[in-house]
Amino acid sequence: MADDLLSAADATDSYSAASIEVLEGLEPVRKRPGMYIGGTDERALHHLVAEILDNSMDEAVAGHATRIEVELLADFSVIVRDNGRGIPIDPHPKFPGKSALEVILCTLHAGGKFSGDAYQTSGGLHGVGASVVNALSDTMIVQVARNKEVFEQRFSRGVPQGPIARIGAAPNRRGTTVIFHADEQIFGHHRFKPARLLKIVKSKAYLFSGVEIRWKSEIDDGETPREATFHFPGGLADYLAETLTGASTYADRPFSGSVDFRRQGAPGKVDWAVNWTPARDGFIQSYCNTVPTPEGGTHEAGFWAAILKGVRAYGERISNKKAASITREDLLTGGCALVSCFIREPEFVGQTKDRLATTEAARLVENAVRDHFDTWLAADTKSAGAILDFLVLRAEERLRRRQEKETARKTATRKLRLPGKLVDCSATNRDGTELFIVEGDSAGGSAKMARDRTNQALLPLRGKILNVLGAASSKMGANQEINDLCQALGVGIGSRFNVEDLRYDKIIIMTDADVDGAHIASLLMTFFFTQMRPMIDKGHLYLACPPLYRLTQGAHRVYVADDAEKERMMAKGLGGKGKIDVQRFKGLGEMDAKDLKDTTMNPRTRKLIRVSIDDDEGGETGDLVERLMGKKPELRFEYIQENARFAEELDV
Ligand SMILES: Nc1ncnc2c1ncn2[C@@H]1O[C@H](COP(=O)(O)OP(=O)(O)OP(=O)(O)O)[C@@H](O)[C@H]1O
Repeated sequence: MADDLLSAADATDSYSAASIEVLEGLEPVRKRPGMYIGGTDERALHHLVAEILDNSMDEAVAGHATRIEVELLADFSVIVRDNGRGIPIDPHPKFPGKSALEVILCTLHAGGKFSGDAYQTSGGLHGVGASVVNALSDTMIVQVARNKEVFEQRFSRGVPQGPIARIGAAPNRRGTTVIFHADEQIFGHHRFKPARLLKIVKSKAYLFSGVEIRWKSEIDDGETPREATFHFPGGLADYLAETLTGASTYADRPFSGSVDFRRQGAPGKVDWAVNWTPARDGFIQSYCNTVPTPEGGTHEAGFWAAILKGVRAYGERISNKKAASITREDLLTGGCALVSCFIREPEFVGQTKDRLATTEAARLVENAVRDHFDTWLAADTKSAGAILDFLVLRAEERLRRRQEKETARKTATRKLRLPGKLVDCSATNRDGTELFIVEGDSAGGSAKMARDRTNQALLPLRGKILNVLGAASSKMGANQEINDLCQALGVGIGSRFNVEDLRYDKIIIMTDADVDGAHIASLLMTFFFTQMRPMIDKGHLYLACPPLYRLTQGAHRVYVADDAEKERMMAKGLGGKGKIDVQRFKGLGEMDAKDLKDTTMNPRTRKLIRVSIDDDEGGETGDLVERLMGKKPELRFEYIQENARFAEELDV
């Protein structure tokens, strides 16, 4: 015993100041690249070019550069050159002996875009982009042409390979040239793809008509041009026209425009283009300060709000009553939109800036677009009429589909082949209905008594469902439990899944609070994640939280979820007299119906966890699922117990 204590003390001693690491310079970037560029995969690799190109774009948008060149070399190095002001090279006042360039390239959070003096609306804002690329490149060379001279400094993995040096004269040139080669130690076998780079380059040119971008590639992929020059005076309208080439559209010319707030004394600008087509699904691509925001954000919200209000108001003006039923969802079917805004100090989610969070942007964009849209609709009545008719049709279709679904639910129990063991609810409308997926028949027994039969249905699953992750889809289709599940849910799997077909509002996995239960829950979640992903994205999947213990002391009774809470309650007492009686529920089936109802099923007293997926890329969550479904059941259990990705929802 004493020995044990001693060794514990030793362990404590060795955990001292010496264990606390402080990562210096750019070390943190190399240690945790994912935190700075969202991973080390192909997407992250290409993001390196975007970071450097964004700096040149910021120079262009600020009015200091008109030309940018991007070149992919045979050894997969990338050159980005602009004719802007050139990164400052004079000694930095705060870092004696270092040039501003070295400080920028080797220090996180060094930049000229914090105050808004040197740049007004920049894509850059954290002062980390260039230094992150430097840290993750085995070679980086930066050349600056300023005051008729050219200076150069070389780096490797974020470390200067010598001081900045003058390397020649540049009587007619100015600007910055960055040449870098991504470090294989970080990105492994991933290589730049010409087509992907070209796409990034081209979209930048569309976003700012004041810049010309030249592209060159020494790598031939057989489809991407080796050289091209992009300059689009027509901006987003040109972009949209190109994207919709060959498709028939409802407006002859897209509704496009540009509002510059500088005239109203505030820095900022909104550009947009939208058209509707019956030929393809709708889409929206949005940008803020030329940075693409694939997950949308406030600027997109403002844009659709303006369009929706405009369409409804126009309908009212021409006495088309049906226009009032158009929703944002209808605008998106067949609506193809590009929205780009330039604002000061944008707030993004994450360093890779996938979503815009600036609240003000919603109002800015809505105001900018709204007036123009009204005028445009009034001026081009032919296009306006065609768009309105199309949208009204979409709305009617949507309403009809919903109605059909409601009738389908009503008759489903009789007409559809529903699995025999499904205990359905009596509600005819999907809204507010819940399907509990329970483990085994005995749990099903008490759950049947505990449920509210109007809106709570039950599907008992026998044993463990097939570990679908490793199964070929033919095997999956042949699995009885999975077939029953799909029939009860009213949906198909994989590409045949349509979230609209779901027969219930909430799908609740209710398994025992033990290792086996956790395993079944994670199998089910894996299945839903890989085969019915939109069900999770749309927030239909939940986990029930049954208790593990019931503690009774006289007339007082509480339920607790785990051992820790049990210990706490035991120490604290329940407020009654005498011994505390502890009952551990081995399974949900052991609980009487009243207990199960109070703790786990009754919306007024239960707790539910909504299953959601982090903002990370689908790919990473995919890896996580692979890992969890690996050999060790404990891991899966932890997943359920600790998963911080679950958004808690108290149903109280
Ligand atoms: N091509 C360039 N021309 C002129 N100045 C540049 C150029 N590239 C970088 N800079 C200067 O270097 C600073 C740091 O750039 P860096 O990419 O590290 O961060 P950022 O662009 O400020 O922000 P973010 O981390 O969001 O990209 C910029 O703020 C700018 O002052």
